[in-house]
Amino acid sequence: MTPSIPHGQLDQFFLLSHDLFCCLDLKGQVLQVNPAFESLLGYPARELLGKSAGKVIDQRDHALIEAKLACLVAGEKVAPFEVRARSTSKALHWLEIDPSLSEGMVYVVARVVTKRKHVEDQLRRTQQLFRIVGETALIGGWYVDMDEGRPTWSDEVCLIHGVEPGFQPTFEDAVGFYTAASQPRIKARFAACCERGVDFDEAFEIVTRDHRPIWVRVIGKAVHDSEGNVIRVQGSTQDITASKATERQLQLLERSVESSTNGILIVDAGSADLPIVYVNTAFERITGYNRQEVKGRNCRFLQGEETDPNAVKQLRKAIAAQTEVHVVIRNYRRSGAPFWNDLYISPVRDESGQVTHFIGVQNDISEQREYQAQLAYNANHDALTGLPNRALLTQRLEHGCLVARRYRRHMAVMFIDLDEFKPINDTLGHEVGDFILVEVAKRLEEEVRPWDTVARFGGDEFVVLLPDLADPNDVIQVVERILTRLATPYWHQGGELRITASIGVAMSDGTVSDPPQLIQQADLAMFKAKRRGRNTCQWYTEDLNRKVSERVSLRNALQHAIEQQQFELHFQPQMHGPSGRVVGVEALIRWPHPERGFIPPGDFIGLAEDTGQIIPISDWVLDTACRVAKQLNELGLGRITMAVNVSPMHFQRPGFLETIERVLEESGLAPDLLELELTEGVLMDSAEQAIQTLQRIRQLGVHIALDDFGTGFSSLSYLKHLPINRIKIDRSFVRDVITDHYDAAIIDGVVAMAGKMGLEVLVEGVETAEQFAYLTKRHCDYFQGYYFARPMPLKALLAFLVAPPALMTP
Ligand SMILES: Nc1nc2c(ncn2[C@@H]2O[C@H](COP(=O)(O)O[C@H]3[C@@H](O)[C@H](n4cnc5c(=O)[nH]c(N)nc54)O[C@@H]3COP(=O)(O)O)[C@@H](O)[C@H]2O)c(=O)[nH]1
Repeated sequence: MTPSIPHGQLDQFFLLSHDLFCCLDLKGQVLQVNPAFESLLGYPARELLGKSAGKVIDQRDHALIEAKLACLVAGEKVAPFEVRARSTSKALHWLEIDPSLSEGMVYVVARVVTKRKHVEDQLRRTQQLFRIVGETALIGGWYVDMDEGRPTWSDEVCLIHGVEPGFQPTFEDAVGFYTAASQPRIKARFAACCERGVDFDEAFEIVTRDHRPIWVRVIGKAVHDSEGNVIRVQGSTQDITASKATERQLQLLERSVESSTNGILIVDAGSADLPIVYVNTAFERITGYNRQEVKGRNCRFLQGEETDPNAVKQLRKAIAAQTEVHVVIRNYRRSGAPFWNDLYISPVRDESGQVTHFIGVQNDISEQREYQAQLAYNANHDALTGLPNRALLTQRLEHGCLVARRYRRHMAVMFIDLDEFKPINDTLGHEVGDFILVEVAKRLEEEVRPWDTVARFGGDEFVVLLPDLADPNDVIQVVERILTRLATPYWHQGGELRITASIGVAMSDGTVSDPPQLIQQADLAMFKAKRRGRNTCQWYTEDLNRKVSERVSLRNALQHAIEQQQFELHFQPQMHGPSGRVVGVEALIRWPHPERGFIPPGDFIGLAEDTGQIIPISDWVLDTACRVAKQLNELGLGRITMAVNVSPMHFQRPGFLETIERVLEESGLAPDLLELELTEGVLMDSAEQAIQTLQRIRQLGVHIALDDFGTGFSSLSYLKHLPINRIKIDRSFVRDVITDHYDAAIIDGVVAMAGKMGLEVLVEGVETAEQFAYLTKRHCDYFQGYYFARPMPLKALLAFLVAPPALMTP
C-alpha cells in the first residue's frame, strides 16, 4: 500500500518555493509535486501522481534516473546530478536533481539550471572554437598579470613550445625558449609593453623543448586599469615557421628576379590593355625606362619604326590564345636606340586555371646579333677588299639566273685575272700587292651598276656579274671600260705601277641548269684571253668547251698512264759535226695509248704541267734516262751524254736537287754524263732562286743546256749569270736559215756570243744536208735533227750507235 502524505503536513516552504519538489516511491512513481513543479512542466499534479517520473524526464536520461534510484534504494548517497525534463509544451529544461531517501520515499529537490547549462554550453562551444582556431592557425593565447609577473599559457602556446598542455612557465622559462638572437628583442618589447604600454607584433625564433627551431609571431598588448596603469600584458603566440619559409622562399624568388640579368616584366591579364604591373632592374637597365614610368602602360611603347609587324602579330596571337611565345623583336630604348629583344612570354594561371598575368623574360641580344651579322658578313665577304667572296657570288649567280629568266634578260659573267700580278707581289712585296688588289676592287665597283656584283674569286681573280642586260652585246662596253680603267696607272707611295687584266666572258639567259658552270666557262675564256696576249677579252664558245672536255678526259687518261706505267722513252742522237761522232742523246717521252695510239708529248706535257702530274712523270723520265745512259756508256762506244728535259714545275719544286743526287747515286751515272735541258720558263717566277739552284746543280758536275734558245724573252742580262754549259738554238731558226738572212744572222750572233762566253752551241731541227752544211760553215759544232736521226726506241738506238751513218760534210 502506498503511503500517503496528508495535505496538512505540507509546509509553506513546499508550497511557495521556486525550487521544484517532488516525492517518489521506490519504483520511481510520483507521489507528490509542488506548484513550482506543476508550473514549470505544465502538468497538473493529478496527471503526474502515480505515474513514473520518466513521464517528465527526457528519454535520454531515463537510464540515469533509474541508476540513481537504484543507488538510493541500495542505501547509497547520491550526489546532485543533472537531467533533462520536458514540459507539456515540449520545451527542454535542465534540472539539477538532489535526491535523498527517507522513510521509504525518495525526496527530490530539483533546481532549474537551464540558463546555466546554456551558458556552459556556450562556453564549451567557444572554447572548442578557440581550440580549433588555435590548432589550425597554430596560435595560442597568453597573459601576464603585472602583480603576478608570471605568464599564463594556453594549451596551444604550450604545444607550440613543445611542452605538455597546462605547463605554466616562469618569466625566465618563457624567455629561455627564445634563441640568443631573439632574446634581447623579446625582453625589450615586453619591457616596453609593461612599462609604457607599447604594443608589439613581431616574429621571433625560438627553440622548442624537443629542440626544433621554429619561428613564432608574438603579439603583445597592454591592458590598462581605469587610471591608465598597465595591469596586464596579454597576447598571442603563433607558429609561423611554415609561412616564414614561404616568405623566405618568396623573398629569394623576388631577389632572384631582381638580380636576374634578363629583363622581367609582368602584365595584368585581367585588364583589357594588359598594363605592366612589375618590371625588374634588368628591364630598367636594358630599356632605360624606370619602373614608375612603365607601370600601368602597355608594352607597345617599346616598339618603333623597324619593329617587324609579323613579330608583333605573333605576340598578339599567342596572348589572345593564352599560350607561350618566343620572338626576337626589334625594340627601342628610352633613348630611341634600337635593340634586339629575345623575348619569351608565358601566361601565369591561378589555382582555377584562369590566366591572371603574363610574364615576359627579355634578353638584349643586340651584341650577339651584331656578332652574328659580322660573322655572316665575314663568311660572305673577302677580308682584304670587302667584296663578296665565292660563297656570296654563288648565291648572287643563282639569283641573277632567276632574274634573267623571269624578266627575259641576259646575264654576263666576267672572269677577270690580273696579268703579271705574281711578279709584282713577289718583287715589290705583299703590301704593294694588297694595295693593287684593293684598288682594282674599287675600280671594278665604280665601273658597274649598283645591282651588279663584283666578287673576289681568289688571289688576283675577280668575277663580275651583270644580271640585267637587255642585249648580250651590252657587255662589250663594260669590258672595254674595265680593261681601260684597270690599265690606267696605280700610284703607290709616289711610284707608278701598271697592271693589265685578261677577261673571259660567259653569257646566259638564266636557263643554265648549273649556274657555277658559267664561272668555269668565263674562266676558260679568260685563259684563252691570256694566251692571246693578255690585256684583252675572250668570249666563251662551245668549241672552247669541247677543248676543255678533251683536257678533262686526257687528264684522266694521263693519271691512268702514270699508274699503269704506260710511258716509254725514245732517244734522239746528238752529233758532233767535225768528228761525225754521236756525242749524246736526248731522252724524249712517248705515250703509246692503248686506244688512241702514240700521243705526242706536245699534247700532254702542258696539261701535266697544269695538273701537277708532271712530277711523277719527270721522276720516271729522269730515273729511266740515267739508267739507260749508264748502260750506253758501258758499251765501249765512247762517251755519250744523256740530255733530259726538265719541266719548270719539277725544277722549282723543293728537293729537286736531292732528286738529281739520288737518281745519280741509284743509277751510278757520272754526273757529267747527265745534261739537264731547261727553258727560260724556269727563270720566270724567281730568277734569283733558279740561278742558285742551277749553280748547285753545276757544282754536282751535271751539265745544263738552255733549250729553245731564242723563242722566249731571252734576257741577255740573265744569260751572263746562268751557270750553263750549252745553248740549244731552236729549230724555228734553222728551217729557213739558208734563205732567210735574218735567221742566219741570229744564228751567227748566238754562235759568236756563246763562243765569247765559253758556251757550246747545239743547233736543233736540222733536217737536210744543206742545212747541216750551211750551219757547219757558220761554225756550229753540235747538231740534232731528223737529218741525222729521228727519236727512236732504245733497241734502235743501240743499233744506230753501233753503225752510225756517215755524215755529209761540206
Ligand atoms: N718535260 C719534258 N718535256 C718533254 C719530254 N719529252 C719531250 N718533251 C717535250 O715535248 C715537246 C715535244 O717533243 P717531241 O714531240 O718529242 O719533239 C722532239 C723532237 O722529236 C723534235 N725534233 C727533233 N729534231 C727535229 C727536226 O729535225 N724537225 C722537227 N720538226 N722536229 C724535231 O723536237 C723535240 C725536241 O725538242 P727539244 O726538247 O726542244 O729539244 C718538246 O718541247 C720536248 O722538249 C720529257 O720527257 N719531259
